[in-house]
Amino acid sequence: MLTISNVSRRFGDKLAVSDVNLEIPQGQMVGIIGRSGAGKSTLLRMINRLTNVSEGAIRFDGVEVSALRGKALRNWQRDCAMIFQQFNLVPRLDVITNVMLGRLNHRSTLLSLLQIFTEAEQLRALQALERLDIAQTATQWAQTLSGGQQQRVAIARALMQAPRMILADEPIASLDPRNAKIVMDSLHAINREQGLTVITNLHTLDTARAYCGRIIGMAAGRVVFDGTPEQLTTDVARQLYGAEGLEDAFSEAMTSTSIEPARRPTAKPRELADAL
Ligand SMILES: Nc1ncnc2c1ncn2[C@@H]1O[C@H](COP(=O)(O)OP(=O)(O)OP(=O)(O)O)[C@@H](O)[C@H]1O
Repeated sequence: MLTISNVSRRFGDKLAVSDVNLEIPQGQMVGIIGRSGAGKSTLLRMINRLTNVSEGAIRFDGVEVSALRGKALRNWQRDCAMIFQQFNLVPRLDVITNVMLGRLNHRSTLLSLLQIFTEAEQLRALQALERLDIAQTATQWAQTLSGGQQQRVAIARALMQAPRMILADEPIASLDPRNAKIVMDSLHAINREQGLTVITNLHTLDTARAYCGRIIGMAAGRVVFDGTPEQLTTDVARQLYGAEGLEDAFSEAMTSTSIEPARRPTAKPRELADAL
């Protein structure tokens, strides 16, 4: 269980995240939505400690991860693997080495510096690539892959960490709809089959509705919605995106990341937008 208690984060005078309280049981697939600047990235980055909390506490299975230091902190960052919009691969390294770099926190610094990996690690990396259906790219430089393939390599690298949760910060924001669907399908399958908690920031509401059993809506640093896709009414969407932003949030044509839902939402996005 991940527990976020009264967490705030300030940057100077700016309150980026304000008094957030959440409990996320292991195995949930959670989508965090909201306008640009709502505080979504800052919240994710506090969970994996790329950013520290200003107030409050984040606990995982009772351990206060927001207070960890040194090796314990590195172990936590291994346990909650993070995926970014821009993939963050090493462009002139082959794909399989990029994936094996996910083992960094499991091994000695010297072996890592020399990039010496055991046969077991190589096999594990290949299995992770196979799981993402890109084993055929193993010997290519990462920079030669398409964006969608690179994001799948990043997910494979995250899996190499043997994490307990995956945090994804706008993982499909740079992808075309087809690749966005492949990446979201992959995250969904990992969540379902391995029971890993997945918490992902998403730009569009329709993607969150299609893939996430739980949706958290943020506005001006606060959590203003926490519920199922079915509970996310037009009123809530208007509160999150504003009347003028609502069309973009729902529209399949307006953004490159909007993708066909894997299952039908209870009300069609266009019908909700028309109801305004
Ligand atoms: N390192 C920082 N220094 C100063 N201000 C920051 C910093 N990081 C975030 N902020 C501010 O905090 C607020 C929340 O930003 P955050 O990136 O968390 O929002 P977001 O919902 O993820 O937006 P986006 O979808 O654009 O990434 C914004 O006003 C942003 O300018």
